[in-house]
Amino acid sequence: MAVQISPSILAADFARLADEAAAVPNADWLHVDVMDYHFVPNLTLGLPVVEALRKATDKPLDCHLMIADPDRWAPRYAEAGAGSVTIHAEAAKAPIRTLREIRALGARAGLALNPATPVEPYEDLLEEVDMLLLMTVEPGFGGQKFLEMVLPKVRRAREMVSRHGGRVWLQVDGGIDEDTIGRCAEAGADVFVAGSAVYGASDPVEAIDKLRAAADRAIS
Ligand SMILES: O=C(CO)[C@H](O)[C@H](O)COP(=O)(O)O
Ligand SMILES: [Co+2]
Repeated sequence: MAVQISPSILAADFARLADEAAAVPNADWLHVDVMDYHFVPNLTLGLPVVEALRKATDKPLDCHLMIADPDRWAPRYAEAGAGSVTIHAEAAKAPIRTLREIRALGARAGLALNPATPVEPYEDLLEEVDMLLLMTVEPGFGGQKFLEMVLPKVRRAREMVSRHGGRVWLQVDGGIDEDTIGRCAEAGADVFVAGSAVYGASDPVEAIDKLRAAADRAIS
């Protein structure tokens, strides 16, 4: 599958979200980090902001829910118009039901794993998901250093996904820049979240082009 770039608005100016969404016309998605002070020690934004963003941009929203009760809230993000809703395996108590509800509401269903969570126990869930998100930092904050230790897991996840027909997208999130993106692409990731590397750059459009080119180079 072609490389996809999903800039994280966590690194954008929250007072100018509509402008910040418009600043990345060459992005495939807009990554929206929802944090609730419980699953992670940080608070960002929730449903009202996603609803407002939905009206402010045509870019599909890739909602990453770092919240304690995704079973309750994930379907609401799909109803709010998110194109993709990702729940954390560590937080979901009924992941199969929740993933099915997300899909039934017309969104892509994602399952996220923290860096220390092994991927193998989730092989049986692959039928229920459209995207696996492997965190390459501990969730909660932007601007952290990429965790190299996750790369072997990305490789194992790619093998797992391939065994199941290769339909499931493999996303990495955290510390993705022009250097780390190539290693992740080579290991098998195909959807790349980048916050600081895009919104911290003086030219976000150029930053996305460079990230995409670096990923393409790694797999060509
Ligand atoms: O989910 C996240 C943090 O929990 C963010 O999406 C991620 O950290 C992106 O920011 P950066 O590219 O600056 O690391
Ligand atoms: Co994220």
